[in-house]
Amino acid sequence: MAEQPLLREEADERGVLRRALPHLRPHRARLAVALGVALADSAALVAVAPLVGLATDALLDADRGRLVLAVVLLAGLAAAQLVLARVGELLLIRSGEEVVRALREQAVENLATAPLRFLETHRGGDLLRRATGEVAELAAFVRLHLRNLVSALAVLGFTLAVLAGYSWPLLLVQLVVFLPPTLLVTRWFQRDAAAAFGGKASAEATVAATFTETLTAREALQTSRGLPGWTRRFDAENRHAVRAARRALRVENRIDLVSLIEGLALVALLGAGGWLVTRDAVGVATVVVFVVASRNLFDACTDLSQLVGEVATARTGLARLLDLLAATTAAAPAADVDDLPGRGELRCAAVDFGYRADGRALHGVTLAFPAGSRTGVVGETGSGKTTLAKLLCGLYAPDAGRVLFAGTPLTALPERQLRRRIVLVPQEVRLVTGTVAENLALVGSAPDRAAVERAVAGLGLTGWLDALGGLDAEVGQRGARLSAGERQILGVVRAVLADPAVLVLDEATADIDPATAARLEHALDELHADCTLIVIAHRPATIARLPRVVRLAGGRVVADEGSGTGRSLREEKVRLA
Ligand SMILES: Nc1ncnc2c1ncn2[C@@H]1O[C@H](COP(=O)(O)OP(=O)(O)OP(=O)(O)O)[C@@H](O)[C@H]1O
Repeated sequence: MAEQPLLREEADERGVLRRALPHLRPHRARLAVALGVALADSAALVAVAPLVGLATDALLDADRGRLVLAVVLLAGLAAAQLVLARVGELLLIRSGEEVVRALREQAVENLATAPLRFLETHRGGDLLRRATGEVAELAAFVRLHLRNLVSALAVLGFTLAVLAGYSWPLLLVQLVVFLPPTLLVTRWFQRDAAAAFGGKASAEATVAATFTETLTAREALQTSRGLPGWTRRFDAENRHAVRAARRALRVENRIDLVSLIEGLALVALLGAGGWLVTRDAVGVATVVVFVVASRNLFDACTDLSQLVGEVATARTGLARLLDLLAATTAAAPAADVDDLPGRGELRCAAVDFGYRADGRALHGVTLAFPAGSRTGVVGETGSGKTTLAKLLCGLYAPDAGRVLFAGTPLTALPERQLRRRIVLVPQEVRLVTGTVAENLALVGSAPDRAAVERAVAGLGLTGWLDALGGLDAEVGQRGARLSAGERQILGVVRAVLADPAVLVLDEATADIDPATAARLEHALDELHADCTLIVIAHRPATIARLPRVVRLAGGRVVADEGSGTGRSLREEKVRLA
């Protein structure tokens, strides 16, 4: 059995940004502008402190000219920052959402074309969560937190650079007094935050659920005199909810300690600054710059500490999504598909295939289906007919041997080229929620209404479709309003609209009444004179109209009767399992 890469539950978070780079590349111009504006906004914010320092110096020197200049610059800075902040936020959100949208589209496209084996080896829920939940979380991060993250990092970096330029010793004092205790408090808060807030939410949800049940079970509680016991249960849950809320409040209060640390850092700054001023090591304006800039420093650190959890969640989501994209991105096909003919022979040569390592569903199957031939495939239940159909359509790759269309291995064909040439109609036709027309339009050629009507008429189904309610009839949720046979008819019409070189029908008319099925099969025969038809069926009448019949048993070809190229109905009665 061919190895199928399995997605790990724990995403590989190493180098996640590097792995995301190829997905950012197409948006680099927009991202660069957005980042540039965001950085300019942060620079404007940080520049306030040095300008206040300039004003302080001017005041101390009684220099009116410099004071006016500083004030004018400060006013200009405030106005510029107002605009930059708004524009920066908009640009960053817009370009971030562009990236997320592209990732979402790629995830959906990759999943739609992922090898069947990949889909079968993963739980649908996990794939769905990666393609929708993780993307939604990334989108929320971009909308709510990305701008704060960029701005906090930039303000922190710029402020440290500016303050280092003014006085190293003062900066050191500030960092030593502020950073270590702030980090400790933040960790203390984060250690218990998830449990405390999660516990509060779940206790409140329990109270709400019991309360709702009280209303619905009111009569039963009164008549069975169960109210006292029910009230005791409600009281207990209520007390638990109050305890959980108090715990959450206590944990929340921990973060307030950061304000105390900020105050202490400011006191230390003033003390050290005053001492340095008396020793003429720094000027008064430098201390003022530090006092003003410390606000930026504290805010940036607080923002970053609050964003740690969000960044971790977004990082994990991004890594899980990238894992999915990496596992489902097809390797570049080797074949030069430009000169691949529209019609051609489909051939499988010495094909082995197994679903599990310990058993084979197909053994050394060699068959050729010339262009325009008609072949029936029969065999007992479990003999490998559906498996062969899926291999002939390239849904599975053989473990050994090859399946070729016009001499090119299917594994070397790009997905689109393959689907344009070979189409499978399975017994269970999948429809999407919407109208008949919307379902029939789900083929590569995107046929217009007239083309759809022509195909329906060509198959002799106009009356049937009118009875169904016409092309605008709603099929219900995933086709639930239609019978299995009606869904099959739509599946066949859709396949005809795709106009493939090879049409594989796997029990595709089994649920249709015999008269309609016979009409449809006859019409299919007439419509697609140059289309290779491979029909898997148990119904004798379906097989009896085909000039060639291949029989499978235990995954091997045990009989191959007829040429497949004749146009007359098969006279001889086919022996069926
Ligand atoms: N997804 C799968 N995973 C594991 N084994 C499978 C899977 N699909 C089919 N098999 C096994 O492969 C063998 C061939 O199955 P296949 O569906 O090709 O038979 P079939 O001839 O089409 O049967 P039927 O006439 O009932 O449709 C069977 O033994 C079946 O149990």
